[in-house]
Amino acid sequence: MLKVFSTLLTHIERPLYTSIMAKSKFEYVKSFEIEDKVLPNCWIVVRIDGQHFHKFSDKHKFEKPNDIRALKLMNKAAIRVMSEFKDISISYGQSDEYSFVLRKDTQLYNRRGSKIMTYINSLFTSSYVYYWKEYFEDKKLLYPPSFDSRIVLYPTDENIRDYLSWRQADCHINNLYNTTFWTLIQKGGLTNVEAEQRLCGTFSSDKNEILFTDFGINYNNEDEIYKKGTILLKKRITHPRSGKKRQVILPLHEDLIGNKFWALNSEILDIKSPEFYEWNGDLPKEILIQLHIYDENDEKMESNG
Ligand SMILES: Nc1nc2c(ncn2[C@@H]2O[C@H](COP(=O)(O)OP(=O)(O)OP(=O)(O)O)[C@@H](O)[C@H]2O)c(=O)[nH]1
Ligand SMILES: [Mg+2]
Ligand SMILES: [Mg+2]
Repeated sequence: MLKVFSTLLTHIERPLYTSIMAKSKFEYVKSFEIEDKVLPNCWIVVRIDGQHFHKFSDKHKFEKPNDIRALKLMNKAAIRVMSEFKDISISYGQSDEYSFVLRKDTQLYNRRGSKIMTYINSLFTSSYVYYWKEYFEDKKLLYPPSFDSRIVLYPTDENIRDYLSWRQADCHINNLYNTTFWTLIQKGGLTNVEAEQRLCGTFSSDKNEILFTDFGINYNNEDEIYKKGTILLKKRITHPRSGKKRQVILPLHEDLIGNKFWALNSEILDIKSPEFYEWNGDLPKEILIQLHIYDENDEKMESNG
């Protein structure tokens, strides 16, 4: 029957007939695809991390221990991701990594893990490349960077808080180590190996002591973005001049381990809250620049930022 049917087909119709046959014959391979819908009612974390950024930062001559341009570029790419996906309620970034937290009730892509993870990763990566020249004006991007990503599910509010606390504690530990390490080299004239030996077996208090006693540096006075990383929150703000309401993604560099942060930003864990929540605190410099009301010479503004 099929044979007779096929001989009746004109040349134009032939490709269509072949494709119907292909579908029935090869379709079974679709069943090899695995269902990767993530567990309901859990916080979804997508964490991305730069691949071989030790080498990438070296090749692009990032300042040591922290290059503010690199961190701001990471933040810019993360803001792009967060504005695209409405169910991301908080993001946290430090060094070459960013974590995106999706509300536990999100139905984004029907909670298909690989869809969520790959879209977030590829938008982050393309944004990192796209915005590169805004932050490294004089520096050419030498090769295409890439980021790995993973998805982690946290069933309780305590778990998600502890996850974010873990990343911020990691930021603090690494930054204290790196700041002391590079101070010993850059200001103390030690070699890399000597600095490593000097720090071997030391506690946080010892590193603070080395910085203060040997170099007159009070670690507490280092920039907050280096010590605390960056928290991104969606907030509705009031324009300081026009009084108009605006929705912004607010970068904050503050402690998220203690209860104060969670009391002030209780909407993060409240699944019924609106996407953008009222913010009555000070506006960081980035937002003032965005609103075109930041004056470089304005000391008062600077102290707010
Ligand atoms: N100089 C400098 N280096 C940075 C900065 N931020 C990140 N890095 C580098 O990026 C690395 C990030 O660490 P990891 O993610 O653990 O290591 P990695 O080299 O990216 O390796 P994989 O993530 O395993 O691929 C740090 O060790 C630094 O070498 C920065 O602001 N300045
Ligand atoms: Mg890395
Ligand atoms: Mg890393």
